[in-house]
Amino acid sequence: MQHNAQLDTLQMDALFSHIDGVAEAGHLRRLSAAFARFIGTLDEGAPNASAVAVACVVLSELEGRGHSCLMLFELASEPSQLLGWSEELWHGVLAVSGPLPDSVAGWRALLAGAPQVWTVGAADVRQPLVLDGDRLYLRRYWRDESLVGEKIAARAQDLTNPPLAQVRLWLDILFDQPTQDGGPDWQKVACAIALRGKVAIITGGPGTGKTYTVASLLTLLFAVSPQPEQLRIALAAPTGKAAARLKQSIDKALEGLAAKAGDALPLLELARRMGAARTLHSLLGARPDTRAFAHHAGNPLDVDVLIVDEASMVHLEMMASVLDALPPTAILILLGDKDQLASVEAGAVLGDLCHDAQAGGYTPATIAYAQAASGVAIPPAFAGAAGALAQQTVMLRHSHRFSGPIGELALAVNGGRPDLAKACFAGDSGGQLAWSVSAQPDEVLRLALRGRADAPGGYQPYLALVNAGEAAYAQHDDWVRAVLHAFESFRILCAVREGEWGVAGLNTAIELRLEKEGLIRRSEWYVGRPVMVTRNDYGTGVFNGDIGLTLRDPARPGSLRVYFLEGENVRSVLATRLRHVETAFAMTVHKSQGSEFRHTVLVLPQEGGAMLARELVYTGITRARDFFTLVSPTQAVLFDAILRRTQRASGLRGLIG
Ligand SMILES: Nc1ncnc2c1ncn2[C@@H]1O[C@H](COP(=O)(O)OP(=O)(O)OP(=O)(O)O)[C@@H](O)[C@H]1O
Repeated sequence: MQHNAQLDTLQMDALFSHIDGVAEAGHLRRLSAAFARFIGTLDEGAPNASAVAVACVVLSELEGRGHSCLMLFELASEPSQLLGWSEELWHGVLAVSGPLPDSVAGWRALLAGAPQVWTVGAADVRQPLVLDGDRLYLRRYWRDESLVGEKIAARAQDLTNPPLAQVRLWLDILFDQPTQDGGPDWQKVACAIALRGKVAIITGGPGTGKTYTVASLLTLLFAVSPQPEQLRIALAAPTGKAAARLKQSIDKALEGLAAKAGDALPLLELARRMGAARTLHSLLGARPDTRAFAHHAGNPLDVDVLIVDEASMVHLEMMASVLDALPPTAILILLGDKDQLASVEAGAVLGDLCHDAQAGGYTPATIAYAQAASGVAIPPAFAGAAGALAQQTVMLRHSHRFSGPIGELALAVNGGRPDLAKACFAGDSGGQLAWSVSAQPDEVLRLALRGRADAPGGYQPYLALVNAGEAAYAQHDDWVRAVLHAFESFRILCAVREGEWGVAGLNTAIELRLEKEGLIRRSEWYVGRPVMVTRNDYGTGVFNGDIGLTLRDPARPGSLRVYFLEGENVRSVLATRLRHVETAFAMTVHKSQGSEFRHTVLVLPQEGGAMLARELVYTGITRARDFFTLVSPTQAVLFDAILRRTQRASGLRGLIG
């Protein structure tokens, strides 16, 4: 026994050193290697310790890439592709770990016997790993996923009986025009469906009217509520920028709807009580130095209706926190584009919740309710027997903003059709689309300066405004607003961070080119420097993803301030107080979510890799309002990306049925 234990210890030491080496070579996060070592220390010398260590490495690595769990079949079928590893690299680990189970049943039996693993249903002694069916989790993610699944499922089943005649009357007033595409008015259906439950999901591509629908829903809620002035409505989004956009679009839509509602409803007065849209962090009461929020099940939010926009960006942990803090009586409305990139952090919550949205799958009861409440006949093609949440989910299918070439390109990419995408570029004669197929990085620099001949853009226009100064403007803030708007009309988006085609390389190259043109004078902080905040900072009130511009401080000659636009309000912070920022001429597609630019340039890198997938290209394209330019070193990199889908492992679909 003694001898065996020593041998085991030697083998584990060799395995952990090998794993450290893999991490040092950049194939693994150091955190994953350290995590496996930590789990190993919890039960040194146990049989199968090396297999548990390998499972931990893979699990931690996948969670770092957005998966909420590890499917055992992936482990059984060699996860080198999933990890983006070569087979040699994986076999190198196997050579030190010794043989691993080659079946799901084998892995399940092995993990169920490991002291660090709690098998759901067995006695729980707070082990750090959880085995739920054929999925292995870190306990935190399992807890979050279970909470989201259970709470959403319970909400989806909690239906009420709204006053049908009144609802129908109001919906006919609010939606008094036939749909532009002649199809069913899904916006009207969405309002009716949302009114009957404690959760509703309204998904759809850009400009399909998600915000307009929710403004109509609010009007309907005020109209049918016995005490509309007492309704507590909260608007929220994952980022400050998305929150500001939500409030702006809702206010704009409500103005139009107020005319329709007429004197029967003091809509604008009621809507004024809603207050500003907030970030989810601020709504939940984030506090510095702790992950815990002020609001939770024990201290729930004081709301009757919570509207969350850009829900595709909400990660699992945040969704769990929102659901935990939301009283069961409140209505939750999630708005978002299910086809967009999921959050950087673990989970693809909206995508999981919306998995039936395209097909509909509406039961006879839902179809009958929609007909009675909204007068809309849901076509038989959308009938089915999907689960309770699908009955509370509506996909908007007609874009009010994107009917031209950009919309067609987005559809082609979303549909996984490289041939159609190519044809979109070739067929657009109006200059809305352009594709520099075999580009050199210099092409990006030309675009960064002045856009293209047939599409305005580039950073020259805003820098010209900066350099001309504020003399032509009545107020300093008017000038700042004009500069910020000019900057916000153009952006370069990258798929990757590193390398010549990535954010870091391009930001430096663009700065050098702008300096050569005499538009900026580089130093750490310089006039005209655009920055993106990379960490929430409660002290200065700036949040991860906020974008600002550096300008002279009118009150203190010689010092610089960074100006941020919040709706139409300008806010500024002394540049030297901002610690976590990076230059933002080029930014990642991930960070651009929730924003739109008149002209968007998407730069694809030489090497695609697993993360360069359809969702990323789709998200990049749909950030463009009027002009979209694609820059890629080869044609193949776009085609490969369109054909690759991001699949994130999770058990959420199983929980919501
Ligand atoms: N039923 C409608 N009647 C009139 N205008 C509409 C209707 N639906 C949408 N619109 C208009 O179409 C435009 C896009 O709508 P909206 O902003 O609500 O879309 P969205 O899906 O929220 O877009 P985003 O992807 O930017 O969040 C807006 O100008 C809105 O006023």
